[in-house]
Amino acid sequence: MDLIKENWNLIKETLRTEYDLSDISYNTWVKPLNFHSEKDDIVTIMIPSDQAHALKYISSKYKSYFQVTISEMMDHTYDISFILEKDAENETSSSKAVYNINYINANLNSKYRFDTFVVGGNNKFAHSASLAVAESPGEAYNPLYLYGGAGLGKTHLMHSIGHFILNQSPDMKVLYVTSEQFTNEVIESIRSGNAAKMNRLREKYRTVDVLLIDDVQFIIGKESTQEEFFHTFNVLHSAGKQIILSSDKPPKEMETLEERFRSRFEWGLIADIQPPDYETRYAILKKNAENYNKEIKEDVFQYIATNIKSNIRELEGAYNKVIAFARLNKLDITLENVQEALKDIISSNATRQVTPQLIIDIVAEHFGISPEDIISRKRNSEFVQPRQICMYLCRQLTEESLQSIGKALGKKDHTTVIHGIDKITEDIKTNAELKNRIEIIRKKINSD
Ligand SMILES: Nc1ncnc2c1ncn2[C@@H]1O[C@H](COP(=O)(O)OP(=O)(O)OP(=O)(O)O)[C@@H](O)[C@H]1O
Repeated sequence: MDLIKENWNLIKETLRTEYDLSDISYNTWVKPLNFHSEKDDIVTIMIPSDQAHALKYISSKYKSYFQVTISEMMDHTYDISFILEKDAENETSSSKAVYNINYINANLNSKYRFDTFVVGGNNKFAHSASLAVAESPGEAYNPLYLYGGAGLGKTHLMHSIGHFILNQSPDMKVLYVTSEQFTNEVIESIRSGNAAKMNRLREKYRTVDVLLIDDVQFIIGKESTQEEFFHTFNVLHSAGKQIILSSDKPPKEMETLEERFRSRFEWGLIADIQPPDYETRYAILKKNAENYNKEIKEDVFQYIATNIKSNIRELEGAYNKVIAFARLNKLDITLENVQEALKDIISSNATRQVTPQLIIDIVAEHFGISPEDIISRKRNSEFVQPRQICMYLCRQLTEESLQSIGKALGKKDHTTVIHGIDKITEDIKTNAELKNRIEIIRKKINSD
């Protein structure tokens, strides 16, 4: 431990060189981080309290960089966790600190909790099964397999389970991953040919108390990834650890699913989520509007709930569009204005065309950024690639001209669009992770 502490600045400098960080990234994110402690091969790094807002970003972006750099420099495998300076100072209340570390490592979205989930006829069973699992992990149903169409609340329920468990038992190790993350980590470990890296990956997944894997259908059929998943599943299940999976279909309808997976998925409980009925759609809109400080008339809720039927993501998208439209044009939210604001969405909803807007929304959600960031002029790397992926997918999945793709992406010139498309076309030839990511986004776009 002393060695890590003594060499802390050197570790950060080495990381900077190894990962070729720009001055701005290094000075903003990495330089202010301090060593906190090392225990049981977990190195805890302190994030200054004034960067609390960036805690999630730092821990997701830099965790693996620190893990690799420290492990290589110290010739020993370490895991990494982050803690806010102010929590570290209060460490006498150490359960809070443990909670913090476990909470950060769990990879949960704080918006998705049971108390923000509207229960209706379409999701009642899945909701109560999720709550039962959250109350008694490893005991009630194992695995819990949630399935349903796109944007119906599977991810929301999975995160809710994770929050609930951590609130009840702060020392539990919970881990939520998308199958994309899981696949990319496996690809990366195999590609590196580094046995220590593969061991770290196994340790990461096989030592948790609760593993949540979202959209498991994207793992099935990918040979090495599904093999790794199979063994992870077996190790966890036989140790009585809770596994929660989500998918777009029940196991029996997944054509390429091998019998060994099918039987395992059916060991526990399978719960479906159906498209929301009118009352649920209406209740979700009402819940969204709780934080809005102006009056929204009943006929507006009724109009949106009547016309956007299949998918809650789209329902929320429509609501957000209405709010943005009203703010931008300084208008009241009247039925007439809402009809104007939603005219593209509602007329295309009937035929469910793939539009640039749909692509932008799904890519934005996938990267955890806003559609506004995608169409903005910001050149930060976390926006540039998603923007180029949108250009690439618009070209592939729609009939739009380069000009109109540029227009949908915030009035970009057609040469910028060509550059974006070429960049992605070239990069996927050599970057297996990017290829996998685009394949998953493409399936999400076409999933209804
Ligand atoms: N019952 C609900 N109450 C409140 N919000 C909901 C509900 N169901 C879904 N949502 C919201 O709808 C959006 C889409 O839900 P979510 O991401 O969980 O869908 P999903 O089924 O995981 O979709 P996908 O398979 O495409 O990933 C989220 O913002 C979520 O909070």
